[in-house]
This record gives sequence, structure tokens and C-alpha cells, in this order.
Amino acid sequence: MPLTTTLSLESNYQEPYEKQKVIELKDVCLQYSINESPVLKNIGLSLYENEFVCVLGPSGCGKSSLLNIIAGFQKPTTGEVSINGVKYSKPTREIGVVFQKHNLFPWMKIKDNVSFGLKMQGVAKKQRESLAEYYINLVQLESVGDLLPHQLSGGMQQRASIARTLAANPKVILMDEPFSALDAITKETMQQHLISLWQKTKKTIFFITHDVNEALILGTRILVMQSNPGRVAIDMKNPLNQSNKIQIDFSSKQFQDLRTYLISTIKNNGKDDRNGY
Ligand SMILES: Nc1ncnc2c1ncn2[C@@H]1O[C@H](COP(=O)(O)OP(=O)(O)OP(=O)(O)O)[C@@H](O)[C@H]1O
Repeated sequence: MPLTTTLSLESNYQEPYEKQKVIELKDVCLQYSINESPVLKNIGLSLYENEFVCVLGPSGCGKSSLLNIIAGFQKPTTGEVSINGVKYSKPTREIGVVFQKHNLFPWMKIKDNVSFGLKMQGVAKKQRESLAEYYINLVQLESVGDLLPHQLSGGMQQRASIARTLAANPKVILMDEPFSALDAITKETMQQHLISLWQKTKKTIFFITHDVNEALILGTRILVMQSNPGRVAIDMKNPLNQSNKIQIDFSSKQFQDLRTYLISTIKNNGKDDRNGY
């Protein structure tokens, strides 16, 4: 696949017609204060059903700001965001968020943490217990449902956070560096868990990471942002990850070339000085 054809300062990514557009950002700009330059400028971006979108970019380029806008936590200064064609500017149940640090309630058992959102939605006790059990099993935490968050390892806590997010049955899951605080082995296991969850649940995932390998392992699509102002510099299909296969050959030339290409583009703030890979 010639990457050079996908290079553009604006996102011109288009999915085949049979895929449903879930999230759409039109001309989104963000300026935190009138005295400061814009953090995000003219972002046009669509996220489609069952996509796993990984977002890379230099520190401070606006990745989390973009995620906060999609989550409805932050209102864009101009431009609009819609889900299934309906504009929104506040958090919606259809979008779940998983952060770098788990946000489980420390005083609640894992099963109660997982069912908390359902309780808030007024779901009957029996039904929320059975849904909590289903999602706890899905993230393979069945033996720890009665424990408190501090009794779990970091990876297990993150899995519980993911179960809590999934239990609310959102269409889209936004993840802001969810595995960056984990050790290398746990991170790898979590990546495998997440791929398997994504395959089972068919959610749209928008996943911020600083780790190029992680983006290449997980993403079906990779965005690279540039800074000052934050824009989408590269929007490409991940040629290594188009068939839901979990194993990627790290020693392959294609993997190494893509990795070098992405790293060089991030270092050069969105520009690839080697004209493709
Ligand atoms: N609430 C805020 N108020 C003012 N400025 C902010 C706020 N949040 C972020 N910024 C600024 O916006 C810019 C982009 O920050 P953001 O956290 O979105 O970038 P990022 O790409 O996620 O960074 P990193 O990779 O380091 O997490 C930075 O200059 C940051 O200081």
C-alpha cells in the first residue's frame, strides 16, 4: 500500500460505503483562552462502526483535548460533533471513556463498581447483577468480583474499568493511554485482552497512545497528529491489522518500515521527510 497517497494535512479517510459513520467532527477548533493560540484547528474526522482507531502524536499536540471533545467533556470553540447524525456537546451514554488511571470507587467491590452505571440508569437489581457478571467474565475477572479495587493488580484494575465501561453498552469507547502505567508484560496481556474484547463486542474504539508498536498491534486505522496547532497529519489504514489477526510479525520488514515511518513523522511534527516508507 503506498502510504504517500494517504498523506494529507486534513483527514480524507473514507470507509467503504457499507460501514456506518458513528462519530463525525466538522471543522472543530479549540482555543482554551483568547490570549493563547488554538490547540486544535479545523479538525474534520469521522469514526466508523467497529473501527479500532489509534491516535499518535507528539506530547502536547492536543490528543487528549480531542478525546475530551469527542467525550463531550469539552465544548469545541467552533465546529460541531455528532453521533449517528445527532449533534451533541455534553457526555452521552453512547460514549464510554477509559483513562490512564482507573477510576473505580475504592470503597466498592469490583462487581458493584461494574454495575454502578447501570444502577444510575435505573436498571433493576437482578438484571444489573447478571450484566455485571457477564462483563466481569468477559474481562476474565470472575474470581475477584467480591474484592475491592486496591486488592487487584494494576492490569486487573484496568480490566475492571473496561468492564465498567462496557457494562453501560456504549457504541464508542474512548481510551486515553489506558495501558501506559502498566509493566511491559501486563501491557502485552492487556493488548491481547482488548483485541479479543473488541472482536467480541464490535465497538468503535478511539485509543490514544505514545507507543508506536501498540498502535500497530491494535489499530485498524492510525492517526498521527501534529502540534501548533493540533491537526490530523496522517490518517491511514494499518496494513498489518486488517484481518482481526492477533499475532503480528515484529521482525517483518513491513512492520519495521511502518514503525520507522511513524516515528519519523511524529518526530518531524507530522512531516515525513523520507517521502513515504
Ligand atoms: N484545561 C486546559 N486548559 C488550558 N490549556 C490546556 C488544558 N488542557 C490542555 N491544555 C493545553 O492544550 C495543549 C494540548 O494538551 P493535550 O493534553 O490535549 O495534549 P496531548 O497531545 O494529549 O499531550 P500528551 O501526549 O502530553 O498527553 C497543551 O499545550 C496543554 O497545555
